Amino acid sequence: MRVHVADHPLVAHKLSTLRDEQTDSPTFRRLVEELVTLLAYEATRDVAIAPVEVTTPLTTTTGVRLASPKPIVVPILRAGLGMLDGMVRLLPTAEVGFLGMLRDEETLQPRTYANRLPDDLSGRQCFVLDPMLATGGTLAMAVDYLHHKGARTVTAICLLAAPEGLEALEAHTGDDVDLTVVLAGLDDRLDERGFIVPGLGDAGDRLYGVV
Ligand SMILES: O=P(O)(O)OC[C@H]1O[C@H](OP(=O)(O)OP(=O)(O)O)[C@H](O)[C@@H]1O
Ligand SMILES: O=c1cc[nH]c(=O)[nH]1
Ligand SMILES: [Mg+2]
Repeated sequence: MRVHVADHPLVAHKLSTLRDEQTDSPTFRRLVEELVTLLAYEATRDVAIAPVEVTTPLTTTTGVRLASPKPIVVPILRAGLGMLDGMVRLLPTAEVGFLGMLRDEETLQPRTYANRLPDDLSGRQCFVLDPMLATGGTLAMAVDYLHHKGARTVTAICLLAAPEGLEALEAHTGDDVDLTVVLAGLDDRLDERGFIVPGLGDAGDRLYGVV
């Protein structure tokens, strides 16, 4: 598993505002979208391309286009939905699948309430979106769903992760999945409720205004 933490002043600036408890939901949603677009640039560095002939007003030249099969983007509801628009702005032709998952507040175990993925993901590059990688349980289960459908290359785009969650995810992931995690920031630890510290609180609540 590879972990890439974005090293860019704009990412750091936007992430700091996102963490601020005074940031309201509309601003929070806009910042999440902007951050995802910046992270997506890094996360798609190895996206598969194919040559294509282009006729300019002057001549014909060789360019590139996204190769087939097209990548698939999978937001993990609820909070991951706030990242979808920012991602498809960069990859407008990607297919979109959905996973709805909720972590039990007591046991910290994830439960899946929606699963809408294509049947065959072999040969597809999968981009999973979820702002928070805490214990890693949710992302590990999501990667398992993709793997069981044939995916071998998975990139997770998260805003924040805890070291404990990255460790658990790496231990869980077998060698036959090429997993990359792209982050805006790597935080210090988890607290006793499984929240990322310093973190930004409950991403789903802050995105969708449930208090
Ligand atoms: O790494 P983990 O310990 O599994 O926790 C991370 C998960 O928790 C949050 O979702 P939550 O369960 O709160 O659902 P929500 O998006 O509906 O708020 C977050 O968006 C991740 O999906
Ligand atoms: O810090 C955390 C951990 C899990 N889910 C969140 O939304 N925030
Ligand atoms: Mg939540």
